[in-house]
Amino acid sequence: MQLSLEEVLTGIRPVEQAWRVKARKRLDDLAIPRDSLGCLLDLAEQLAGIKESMMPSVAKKMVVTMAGDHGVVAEGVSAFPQEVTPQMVNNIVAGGAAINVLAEAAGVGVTIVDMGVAVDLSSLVEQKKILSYKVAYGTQNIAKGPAMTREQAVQALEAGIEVAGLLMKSGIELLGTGDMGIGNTTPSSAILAAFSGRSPRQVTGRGTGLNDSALENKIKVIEKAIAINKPDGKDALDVLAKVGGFEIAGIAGLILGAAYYRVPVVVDGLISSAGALVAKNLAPDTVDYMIAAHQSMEPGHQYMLEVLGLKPILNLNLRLGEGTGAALAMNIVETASRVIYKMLTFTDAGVTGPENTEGMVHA
Ligand SMILES: Cc1cc2ncn([C@H]3O[C@H](COP(=O)(O)O)[C@@H](O)[C@H]3O)c2cc1C
Ligand SMILES: O=C(O)c1cccnc1
Repeated sequence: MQLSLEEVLTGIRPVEQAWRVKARKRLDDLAIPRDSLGCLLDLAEQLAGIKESMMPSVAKKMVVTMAGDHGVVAEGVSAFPQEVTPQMVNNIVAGGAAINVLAEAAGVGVTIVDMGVAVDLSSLVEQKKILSYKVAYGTQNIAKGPAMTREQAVQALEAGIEVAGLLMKSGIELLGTGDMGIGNTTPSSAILAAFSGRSPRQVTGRGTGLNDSALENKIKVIEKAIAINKPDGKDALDVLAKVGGFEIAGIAGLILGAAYYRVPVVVDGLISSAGALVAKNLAPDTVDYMIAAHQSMEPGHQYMLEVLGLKPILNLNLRLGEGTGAALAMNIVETASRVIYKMLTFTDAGVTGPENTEGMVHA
């Protein structure tokens, strides 16, 4: 039975502070100088809080790569043509894309979802190579009007929620987000501009590698999209429907589902973080369940992480998407879970505790 968006939004709870405190107490007792495992300890505390367990296993890991097309590519906002979206879906199905290679090395599965690719992918669905929640054959051109209807936005969010539910029921303990959709850095920057009030110029980057004049055009297109559609930054569904994308909505839904089912979710780069912004604006407590994989090279991404209040795990000059950053960061997240349930405390290990630390202020 499919959950409605409303049910999920009312069902999302913040992570219990009491569990965080309990976890931190154990982490502070580990046989290491206080805080010397840095951010791994913060991650371990977050995982224990989310799972309400001192043994928060995240060994079963899955990146979900959501695919969709964008009417706005007609405005020349990408360095690549729209046909690359289905070509790359096929490449991921064949195992030859960056996400396949990075995920395999990290012991992470890859699930591909057609949220709105502009061509028929039913043969891949029949072969069970991808899931399909296709809302339409690409969004409308946001430089001319809304990307989708409000109903389509809800449909795409509920699809993402359903994917999270399916994976949770199949035993997945850690979710990662990913995207494939030529032109999708444009709606991602537009979403950030709509929520943050920052100008399109501040939050727009070169995506797949635009030159200076094409970047200038992309900024103008986003300015036009905002001026024509007037997305209301206080109404997340309005922003998503007017300047969003189907795969971005799917990612937002996946994050809502992760929070609802209490599964931690590793958020990839610019496009995934646009989905995360939508999720946060629909249900602020979702941020408790998010882990930022990395700092993307796209200039808007740092503002997104600021708005989300998240600190990226990695900074590897990535600007690809697909879920590549999420796959890379998942090993570190899994390592953090092992720190809390496998390491011994001073007492358990028979190691003498600290001296000369009284009054020391820990981070
Ligand atoms: C071959 C290829 C593989 C990709 N894998 C991810 N992206 C990334 O680039 C696209 C967004 O950039 P823009 O907005 O400039 O089009 C998305 O498909 C994103 O997933 C790719 C792009 C290309 C060309
Ligand atoms: O940060 C990302 O996810 C990104 C940046 C550029 C192009 N595609 C994806």
